[in-house]
Amino acid sequence: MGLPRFKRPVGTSEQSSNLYVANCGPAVGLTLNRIEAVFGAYGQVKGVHLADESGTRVIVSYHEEKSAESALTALNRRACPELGGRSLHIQYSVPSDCQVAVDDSIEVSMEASELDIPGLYLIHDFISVKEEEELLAAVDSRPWQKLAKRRVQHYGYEFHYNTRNVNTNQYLGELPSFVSPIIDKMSKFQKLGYTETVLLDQLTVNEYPPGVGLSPHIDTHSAFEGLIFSLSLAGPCIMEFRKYSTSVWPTDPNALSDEEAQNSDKSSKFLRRAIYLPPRSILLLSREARYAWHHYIPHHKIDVVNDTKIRRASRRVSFTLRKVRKGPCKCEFPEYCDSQK
Ligand SMILES: O=C(O)CCC(=O)C(=O)O
Ligand SMILES: [Fe+2]
Repeated sequence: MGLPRFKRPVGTSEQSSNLYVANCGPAVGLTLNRIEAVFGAYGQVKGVHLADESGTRVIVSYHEEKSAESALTALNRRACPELGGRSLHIQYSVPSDCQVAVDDSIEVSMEASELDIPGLYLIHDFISVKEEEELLAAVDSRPWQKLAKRRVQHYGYEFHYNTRNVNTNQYLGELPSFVSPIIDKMSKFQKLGYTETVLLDQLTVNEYPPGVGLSPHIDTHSAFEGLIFSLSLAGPCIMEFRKYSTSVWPTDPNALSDEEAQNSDKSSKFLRRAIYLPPRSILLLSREARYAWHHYIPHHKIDVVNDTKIRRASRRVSFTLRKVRKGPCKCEFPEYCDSQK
């Protein structure tokens, strides 16, 4: 169950540091990270989250009221080139006095094949308990970078969260030798019919405390090639996949009237699937799973997996292995592709 912390104000609203932004969100092709980067130009953003399940309305929270005011003045009802030319409908938002329970329960599969998402693979027990301990010891002996809610390490290339991209001119060097046991086992994917060989050159290590997840996102197409591996260590979580219908993305981004923008959740739909990721399993996102589906780790302390409550461990550590892209993405999913917009 999720509890929205802010709501859309009714009538004229008081100034606040939180903005309710309509005609904006993953259902219209704008990831939360991209929205954060644009709103970040007006002050330090505390967070961006979905205002409701429509995927077309978000709450942007600033640390300071004056940042919200500057963003509202600059961006409200003006075509915003950094957001695909969309015209946003912005109001101040107010904290929700009643805690509205949103039912976000979803059936959780143990096997990737049950999700029916082309290009999604999960291998259980990809590494041994001993290898898991060694990988954790290796990253714990290296410096962590603190983000607001979790810690990260980057190897090969640094991933920049403000732009959701890497700087290809800033190569940090080869991946550390502790990843070799993972790379050596990549042939296990060949048994799944995956014959492509990949030279992975970027690793992001994430450490999530209990209750911390990751907002829905598609890894930027122009940043990384088509295979994204994620190895889970230390604790489990569920990962949700969402495919937003592109039929609600207007060809003319400014074509939505006020009423349509307010009501667009009625026409906006997304497919939802979820998978359980146990420690030592590895997930591969490729093809449609990598390019067209958002992936999301709910901010849960307890996941409900087919009527069983599974508590998140004291931490989950993931190794995300990718290959940095050096030219534009030419995928078959242009509607989700930043290189082809
Ligand atoms: O923690 C994970 O398994 C996924 C991480 C992820 O999606 C990312 O870093 O883009
Ligand atoms: Fe990701």
